[in-house]
Amino acid sequence: MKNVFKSQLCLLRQKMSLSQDALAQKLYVSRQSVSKWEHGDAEPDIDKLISLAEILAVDLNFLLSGQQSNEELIIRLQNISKKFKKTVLKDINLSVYGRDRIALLGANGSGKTTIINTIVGLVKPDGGRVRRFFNSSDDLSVMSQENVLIESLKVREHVMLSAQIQRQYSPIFVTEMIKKFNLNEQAQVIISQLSGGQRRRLALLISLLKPSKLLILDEPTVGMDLESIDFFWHYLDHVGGSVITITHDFNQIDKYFTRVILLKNGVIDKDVSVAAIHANNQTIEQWYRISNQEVG
Ligand SMILES: Nc1ncnc2c1ncn2[C@@H]1O[C@H](COP(=O)(O)OP(=O)(O)OP(=O)(O)O)[C@@H](O)[C@H]1O
Repeated sequence: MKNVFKSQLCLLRQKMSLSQDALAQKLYVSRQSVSKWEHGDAEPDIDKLISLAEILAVDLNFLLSGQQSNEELIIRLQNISKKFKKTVLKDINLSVYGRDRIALLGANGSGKTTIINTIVGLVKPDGGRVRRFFNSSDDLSVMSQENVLIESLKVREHVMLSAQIQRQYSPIFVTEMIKKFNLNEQAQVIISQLSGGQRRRLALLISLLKPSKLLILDEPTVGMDLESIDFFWHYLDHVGGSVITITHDFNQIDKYFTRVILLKNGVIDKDVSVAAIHANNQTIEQWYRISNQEVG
């Protein structure tokens, strides 16, 4: 809890373009106190926590845990069907809640990207209903498989531009994110000159600039080196909201996800909590290999 609080505080403060000094003045405490909270060396008392939540315009639970309410329904897919040349989705029913960390699994061509595109609104289903309980322009972040980067911009220029579009203006926050995503040395490099892994890190950084109720990632870590992969999943663990990811990064699902969904023959064949799989003494990879071989 403490670890999440210190990073939340730092992130939210920077997003509001507040220096430690400015925040300290608003709270009638010393700058050193704020610095200690952000380093995890001390914690504010409850009165200061409540004031902090007010100043940072978030609810207390989000400030402390980085988590939205578990029970908040984010999206519901009801009886979704979709046919291209052949039927891809037959009858998809899926509800996603506030803190779900969902790994969407299935063989190549099983329809994972089609489900995601249906959620985002890029694919119109032939049948069924999509009910979104969030504001698509403010509460949804997507990082698709294709890179949608502007090749002629420099890294920092692109991040600043995206931050402005997403109304996260703070230059301090932008600098911090570029550092965190290990792109400091490339800040002034033109995007067309980046390596595949660097482009991936940049695309992820951009999709994480604003807090969202639903974050959608399609194979986010493909082409990244191991260090970046570890950093990314760890970082994502501290981000609020629900996440749906297409990934076959099984070790990371074991560590950071709450729910796995297996798509087979156009339907959701399995929708299971990671905890239940672990309670059955299986890793996600073992579970997936067995489940994916079963006749659907
Ligand atoms: N726009 C489209 N037009 C025609 N066919 C499509 C379209 N989008 C997807 N398909 C087909 O639908 C099927 C499912 O594709 P989809 O990309 O959703 O699968 P996937 O599970 O994400 O696959 P992969 O793991 O290979 O990325 C495939 O047979 C694909 O060729």
